[in-house]
Amino acid sequence: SENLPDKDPSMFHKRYLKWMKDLGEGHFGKVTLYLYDPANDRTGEPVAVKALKQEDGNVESWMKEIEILKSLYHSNIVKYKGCCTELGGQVVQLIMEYLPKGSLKDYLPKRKLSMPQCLMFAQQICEGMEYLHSKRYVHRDLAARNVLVDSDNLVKIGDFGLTKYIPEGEIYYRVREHGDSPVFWYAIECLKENKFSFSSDVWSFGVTLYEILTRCDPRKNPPMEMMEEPQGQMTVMVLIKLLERNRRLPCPKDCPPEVKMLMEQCWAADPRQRPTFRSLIEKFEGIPRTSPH
Ligand SMILES: COc1ccc(-c2cccc3nc(Nc4ccc(N5CCN(C)CC5)cc4)nn23)cc1
Repeated sequence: SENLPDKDPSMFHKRYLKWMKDLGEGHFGKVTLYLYDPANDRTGEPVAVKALKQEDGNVESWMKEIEILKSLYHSNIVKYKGCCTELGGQVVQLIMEYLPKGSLKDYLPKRKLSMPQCLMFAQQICEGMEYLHSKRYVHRDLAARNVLVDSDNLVKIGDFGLTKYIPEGEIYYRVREHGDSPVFWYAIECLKENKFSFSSDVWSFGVTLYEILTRCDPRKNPPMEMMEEPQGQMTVMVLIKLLERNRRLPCPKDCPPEVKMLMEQCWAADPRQRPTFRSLIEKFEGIPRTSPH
């Protein structure tokens, strides 16, 4: 019958995965490029494989991450392809489509995109995030490093390592500790009270939009720009004080006024004042030439 285990396209056998190169370290996970080559003649397909990093990693949240990606179907979200079990089903690896152009951090500095192209990418990130929020998931780690480039006209959100479900009727997801957190992408209420919400994702989108507009220039990256003295030691407390004094990332010079306004609304101190991804999509649609034909 067609449903024999090895006819299940979402079952990948470890023995046919040929290591190619490391792609990056996400949260509690490492992503690697493999060639899945069952015919053993190098005619196989490249796949991105995410594995739990530490042996003592939290297996329960790892299985949850796999379930979340498996349930998402959207053109601006990286495709789940399947799983690969190891050690008799103990360790599970997540198999995804491979996007050869890497993340925005790899792509933007090389490709000097026009403003309309940058805004088209920003709008696509909003489309993916609106879909994620419609399923009541909060991403909690939206940043240029986690947005992958499929082509000059398509980007996809590529890592869901910190994504959490917000139950109906609740607004926040509270974390116990920060761990190695991307504090410069965190909304002020996340830094002060560990409160994550759909609105805190919108703040992180604002920082991601800033990264797009600066073409991920390492000299202008958020940590550098938020420092007062470049060599200064930025602590979470110093960052909170700066944000409370309404210090924000500087808007790049070639940024259209309506984009500057939209970005600053994402960084409103009061989460309720921030736009939703639905309203951000409408704002981008209203800007002439955001989707070059
Ligand atoms: C946070 O780290 C990652 C790394 C990879 C992924 C991921 C998930 C699902 C699919 C997928 N496709 C690619 N492609 C890719 C291609 C090239 C690179 N390089 C990174 C290092 N550069 C020096 C060269 C390009 C990285 C990722 N990465 N990727 C997600 C998060």
